[in-house]
Amino acid sequence: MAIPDLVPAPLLNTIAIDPTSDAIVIAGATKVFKKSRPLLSRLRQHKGNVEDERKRNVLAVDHIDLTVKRREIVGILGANGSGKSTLIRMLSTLLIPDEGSVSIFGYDVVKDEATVQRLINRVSVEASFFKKLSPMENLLYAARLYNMSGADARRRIRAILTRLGIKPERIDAPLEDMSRGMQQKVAIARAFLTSPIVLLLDEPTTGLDPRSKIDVQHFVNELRDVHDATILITTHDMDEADALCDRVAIIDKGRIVVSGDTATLKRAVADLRGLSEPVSMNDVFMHYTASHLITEEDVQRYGSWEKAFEALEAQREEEE
Ligand SMILES: Nc1ncnc2c1ncn2[C@@H]1O[C@H](COP(=O)(O)OP(=O)(O)OP(=O)(O)O)[C@@H](O)[C@H]1O
Repeated sequence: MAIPDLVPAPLLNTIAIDPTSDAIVIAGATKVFKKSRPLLSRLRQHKGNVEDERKRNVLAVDHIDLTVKRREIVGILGANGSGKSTLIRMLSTLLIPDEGSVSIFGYDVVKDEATVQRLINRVSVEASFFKKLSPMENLLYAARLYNMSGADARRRIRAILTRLGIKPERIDAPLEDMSRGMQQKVAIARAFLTSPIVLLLDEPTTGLDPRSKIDVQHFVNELRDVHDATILITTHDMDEADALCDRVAIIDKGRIVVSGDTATLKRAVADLRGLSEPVSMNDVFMHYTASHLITEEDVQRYGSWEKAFEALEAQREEEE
């Protein structure tokens, strides 16, 4: 079921958009964080130790270049801590790049921050709500912030929530009584309320059951097909990336290690391994994020390549 009456709010009317220009252009974007120091080491602070300072720097996003065309659905894939959320937060004006530039339909996220904020919306796993209020009340509150008229907003909110598989009786019940997955759907509905031309989805289906995942995936497809949205999505679910994305970029330690459409990547890794059938997206992911680090010895030691990969990931997390 399409949502014809959701064709957008007047928010965008005043912003000049060249429909032929690229939706997202990331050029050499870099973000460095400083690790906070444990209290004891702060007390023992000794001045001027450059090596210590260098070690405290985390290169979360390292000179990333990526262009997303209008109406594309692009997936950003990477292990925990690889820099996906940092990249999304730079796109959504929440973080300023230390180097390079990021623009949305030609508007720079730093210089044209307010315009970019009207063009995009972001959904993340830590969406905040008034938990005692219902999904309808939470979304009406958001609609008011966006200057939407009450009756119109009500109609649109009900249509979006229903489209995402939220039962009518749930729409007016307190949000705190809903599962985390359902709350995630409400967060997606809220992000679409402004009819953003670019939607940034940071792990939108993490923790959702398979049916809810499919609801969200169908909705994302519809946003592109019916509403011309451009979508950048991060996910740990390789099947989802395969099913949903026109193109993926795999990042490792803040750098894009490979990008392309999933069919080409699956074929390329199969060729590299001398296999006649394409491999899975999981294999592609593991190949580009860890294959160079896993030796024959590791495979022997852990019993399989996948187990060796899991051990490596655990070790990486511990080091962080
Ligand atoms: N505010 C911050 N201060 C210091 N370091 C940070 C901050 N935010 C992120 N980092 C570090 O930057 C790196 C990239 O983090 P980021 O959250 O972007 O990764 P991610 O790929 O989104 O991970 P996940 O899949 O776990 O969400 C990590 O090493 C993380 O610890």
